[in-house]
Amino acid sequence: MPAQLIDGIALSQKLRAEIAARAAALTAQGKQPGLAVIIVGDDPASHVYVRNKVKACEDAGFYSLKDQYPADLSEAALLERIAALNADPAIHGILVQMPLPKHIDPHKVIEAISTKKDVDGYSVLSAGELMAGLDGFRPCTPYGCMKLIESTGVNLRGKHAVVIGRSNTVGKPMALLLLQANATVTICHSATPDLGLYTRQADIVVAATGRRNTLTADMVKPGAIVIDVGINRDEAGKLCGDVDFAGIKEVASHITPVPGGVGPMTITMLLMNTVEAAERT
Ligand SMILES: Nc1nc2c(c(=O)[nH]1)N[C@@H](CN(C=O)c1ccc(C(=O)N[C@@H](CCC(=O)O)C(=O)O)cc1)CN2
Repeated sequence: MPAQLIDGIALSQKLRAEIAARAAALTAQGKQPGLAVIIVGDDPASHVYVRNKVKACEDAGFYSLKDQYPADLSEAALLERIAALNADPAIHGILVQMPLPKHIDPHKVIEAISTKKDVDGYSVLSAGELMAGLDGFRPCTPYGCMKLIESTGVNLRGKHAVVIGRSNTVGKPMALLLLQANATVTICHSATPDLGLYTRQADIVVAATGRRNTLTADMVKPGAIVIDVGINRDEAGKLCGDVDFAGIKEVASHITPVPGGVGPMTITMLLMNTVEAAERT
């Protein structure tokens, strides 16, 4: 039987309705959730993501502010703007769209954001809170992946999860979240020999490599859940993920599509973190 699709658009709609209700309750108390989105430069994909974030904020009843700067903005000017937003009581979350131009150090920028407003969950303190099992902000993409897995109804306790990719923003936090949910977790990466040896033992595979066809049907245990974080283009320019969707859907029990899987959930979890930030103030 072909795998069931895990529909990130449908799940996002459901969660965004819940978030909008929380935002309305806060607004009624004079505390409308506010998100500041900063974009530097002219990367076309980043502009699309930022537009979608601002629209999602408006739809959820948030106050949103978009700061758009040319690629030659100085690092000092960006840090100064973040300091002002840290002090602005109407802003509960601050997001700096990545990637930044090469002359700006992303670590410096992320660390300049107040931990209370770090709704991307990218700072060292937020990462430490996740590591320690404390209630900080979880990075939006892995947080969204967890919600997608949760929506299948499968209990992760005792299951073996394999994460492919070890980035600070997806692979590492993903592994920690799976661990918190009592899965047994293996992290594989570009230096892992014989990737299939690990993935064939996995009940859940999360692919976050940025490379097409990282995972093929012969590398998947029948009945596994496959979550595809990738956003790539095929030879025809069509959007595709990191896994061979057509082959794997004949083997897995559940699979996320690209587009329409993890991507929309990344924005949904940003809204979730922002409403949470407003509730905490
Ligand atoms: N500060 C941040 N920068 C970046 C993040 C992030 O979480 N915080 N993540 C990515 C980009 N990203 C959000 O910013 C993002 C990527 C993709 C999608 C999405 O909805 N994708 C759609 C397809 C869109 C398309 O047609 O191109 C999908 O998968 O269905 C949302 C957000 C890097 N930077």
